[in-house]
Amino acid sequence: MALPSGATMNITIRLQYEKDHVSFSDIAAAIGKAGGDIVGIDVISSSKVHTVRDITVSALDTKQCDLIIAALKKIQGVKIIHVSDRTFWMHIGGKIETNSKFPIKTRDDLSRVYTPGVARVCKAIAEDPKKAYSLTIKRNTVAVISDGTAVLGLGNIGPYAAMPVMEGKAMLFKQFAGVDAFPICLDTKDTEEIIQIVKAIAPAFGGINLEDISAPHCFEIERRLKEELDIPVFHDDQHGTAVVLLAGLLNALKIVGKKLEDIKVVVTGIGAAGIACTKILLAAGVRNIIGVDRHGAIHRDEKYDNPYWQEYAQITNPDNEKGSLSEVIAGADVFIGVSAPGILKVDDVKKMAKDPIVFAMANPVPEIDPELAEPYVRVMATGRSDYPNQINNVLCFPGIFRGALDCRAKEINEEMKLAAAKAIASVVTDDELSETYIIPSVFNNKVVERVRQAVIEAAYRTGVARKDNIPLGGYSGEQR
Ligand SMILES: NC(=O)C1=CN([C@@H]2O[C@H](COP(=O)(O)OP(=O)(O)OC[C@H]3O[C@@H](n4cnc5c(N)ncnc54)[C@H](O)[C@@H]3O)[C@@H](O)[C@H]2O)C=CC1
Ligand SMILES: CC(=O)C(=O)O
Ligand SMILES: [Mg+2]
Repeated sequence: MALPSGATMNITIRLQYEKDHVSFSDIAAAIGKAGGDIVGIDVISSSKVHTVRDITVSALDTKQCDLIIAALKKIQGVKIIHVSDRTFWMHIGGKIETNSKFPIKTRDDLSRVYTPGVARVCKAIAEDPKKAYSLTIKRNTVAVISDGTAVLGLGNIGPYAAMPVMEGKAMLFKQFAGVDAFPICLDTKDTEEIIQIVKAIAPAFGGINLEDISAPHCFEIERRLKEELDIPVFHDDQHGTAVVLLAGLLNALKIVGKKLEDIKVVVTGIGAAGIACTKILLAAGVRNIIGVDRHGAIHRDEKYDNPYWQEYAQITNPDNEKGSLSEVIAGADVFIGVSAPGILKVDDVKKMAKDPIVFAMANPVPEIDPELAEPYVRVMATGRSDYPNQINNVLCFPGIFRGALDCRAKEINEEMKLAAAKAIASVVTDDELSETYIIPSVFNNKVVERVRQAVIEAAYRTGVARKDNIPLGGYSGEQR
């Protein structure tokens, strides 16, 4: 399979050079030698003596960027004016804002959107709280809630540092499914406090998307909120990930001609995502799954302090295999990584069964570098947008919430998740299916609509939809 270079950063270097002493080819050669790729050049100004250019360079990481800058500084007659990182540039002042649906141009407008007119609307809702769905933002708004304890694979980096991810999730909700989402990062890690805060803010929202809350406290938070709130509560890292993983696996198995019930699966990282991925695979028919965390395989002869691992040992690992990842990976058909960077070695992949499927989904750095794994795997996927086969919960959460909000589901249940997984898988037709195309792109506009439809059907079938009439029509990208 062909893979792109894996470059992850673009920087723009504004530099001035003396025309008599330096040629652009000297600059290009220095950048190339330091491992950078020039992807854009703008001439900013030019005089008889100097020229100033913005050179946009793609590089693997910050270390390589430093090497490129150092190489340019060494050329006599070149002056670096400044270097900007386009990713940071996009984050200045945050990534989202609030917009009003109407301008307030006159006193009359003011008296209707605000006092005194608004009071009549408030009273109508006070008399019938269900009217919050028709007269407030509730029906189209989701809270994206994190405590910053498991942000991507960066770990417990706290609520301030979690905000850029939550703002990003809010953008994805809006762009892909027209759902208005608010990022809310809580400065507490206390399970009970988080539950009480989320319950207290719930009136404004039609759904709660929990994000990047670490295991095991994420399980209790989700369980209690599901019990105590009447709107869908969905921990994206558990269920969004599990749904997309199942979609990818259903299609990958078609390529290798294997069945769910016959495969051996090794999952690393038995936290939020790992436990949910395991459970959806068991529900879909997989029989042999072995979970591996930092201390090795989870098995029945060990007594775990973590009650979720205690339960995990009972429902997985039918042959009670013990040992490290390198040991239990032998003969596995599928590797699923939701753990930490670089923990799967090429030698481990070589021990897998014929036609290995490797889903290295840790973000931002996968369990194995796809370029290292490439020669030894049949199907490779990561959670990243810069490689083929992106298995990322962004394929699920916009559509699943779109469907749940549209039929006013009181919860997102197992049937709705399985329906979403099959809907995502179905977007890739048998003609299109290949080793590098097992899962549709996030930008494929069929994804959200298929997921929405499937979720709505499953919600009515299982009696959790609260709208009397099935919402007709499709999601067209228009704001609701
Ligand atoms: N591609 C996708 O859509 C998604 C990817 N992820 C990624 O999965 C990873 C885990 O996320 P969560 O489950 O939310 O976190 P979590 O904190 O709930 O669980 C992480 C688990 O991985 C284990 N772990 C850490 N280092 C390990 C190692 N060297 N070997 C084996 N296990 C190890 C931890 O002990 C913990 O049990 C992160 O990298 C995250 O970015 C998570 C959700 C979605
Ligand atoms: C994709 C995602 O939600 C994560 O890596 O945490
Ligand atoms: Mg996440």
